[in-house]
Amino acid sequence: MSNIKIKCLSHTPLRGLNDPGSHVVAEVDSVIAKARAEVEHFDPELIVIFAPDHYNGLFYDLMPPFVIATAADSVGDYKTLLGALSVPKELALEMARFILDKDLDIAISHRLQVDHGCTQTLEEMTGSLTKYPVIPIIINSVAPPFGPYRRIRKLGEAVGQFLAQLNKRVLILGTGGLSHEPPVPLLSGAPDDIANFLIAGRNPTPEARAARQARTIAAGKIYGTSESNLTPLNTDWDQYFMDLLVQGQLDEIDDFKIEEISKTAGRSTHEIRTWVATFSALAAVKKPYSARQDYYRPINEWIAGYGVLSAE
Ligand SMILES: O=C(O)/C=C/c1cccc(O)c1O
Ligand SMILES: [Fe+2]
Repeated sequence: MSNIKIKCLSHTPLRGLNDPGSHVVAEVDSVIAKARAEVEHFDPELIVIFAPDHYNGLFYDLMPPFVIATAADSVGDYKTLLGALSVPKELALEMARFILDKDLDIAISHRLQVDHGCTQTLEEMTGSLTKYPVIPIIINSVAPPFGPYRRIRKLGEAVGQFLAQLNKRVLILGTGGLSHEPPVPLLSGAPDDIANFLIAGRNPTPEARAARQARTIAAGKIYGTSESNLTPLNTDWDQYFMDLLVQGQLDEIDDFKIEEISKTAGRSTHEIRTWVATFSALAAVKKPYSARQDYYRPINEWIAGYGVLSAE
């Protein structure tokens, strides 16, 4: 039987680019340093990371609800590292077969580009893209329409069942969320140039990437003020959601209403789908699990309801 530990963390590409006050930066730095020390102590033999993509690797020319990578390269957006991740190809393929055998459809990429949604948390928890073997599983959380939350639970459970039989120390990471709405465009109603980007905008020019990043930084400077038309952070919603996970009430998430969450907590809140998958993977092999909330703070400068949960 494997020894499985999990961590879910918000991510934000604005870390180091539009920081809040230094005491908040120091507080988050210390939370991350502690989590990383725990990971190092655990010394995982395998990491599985459930992550979203933000129109860097996956576009509407073919948008899969779930995709497992047998090889992955970081695009190095914002301040993240560029380069290949250490993906164990055969094991990733075996996991994909196992998931398909559980009646779940998952796409397979033999050359996936991943962005800060995957790499920031991997870097924060391990200091590198390559220190440990890692299998990325991307869950569409940013490009509507989305499947229901109960499908995410089933995906997580299948992954947990697969990992349980490996007899390894396995760390599962979930990255993204909580409440937030960065200026990521929507396909519906988009002008032609934006629609073209959302459909097939892979490998943008350095100028296009810089312009995108400048737009996000500008949005961060006014987020949460009356000048911003983006849905603000929602601390009540964030705490409600984290409590459900910590208390093991995963069945209550099955019927989450997608449109309602977008309106209440922001369109990118659906990155919590990665947290749901992570906790469901653990719940499939350990009931009851033991979970704790390590941190929470709403941070407008980072466009992030910023939280950290751990469980085993
Ligand atoms: O995709 C982008 O360019 C920006 C994404 C973003 C911005 C702020 C908070 C986040 O969690 C993001 O993913
Ligand atoms: Fe994100």
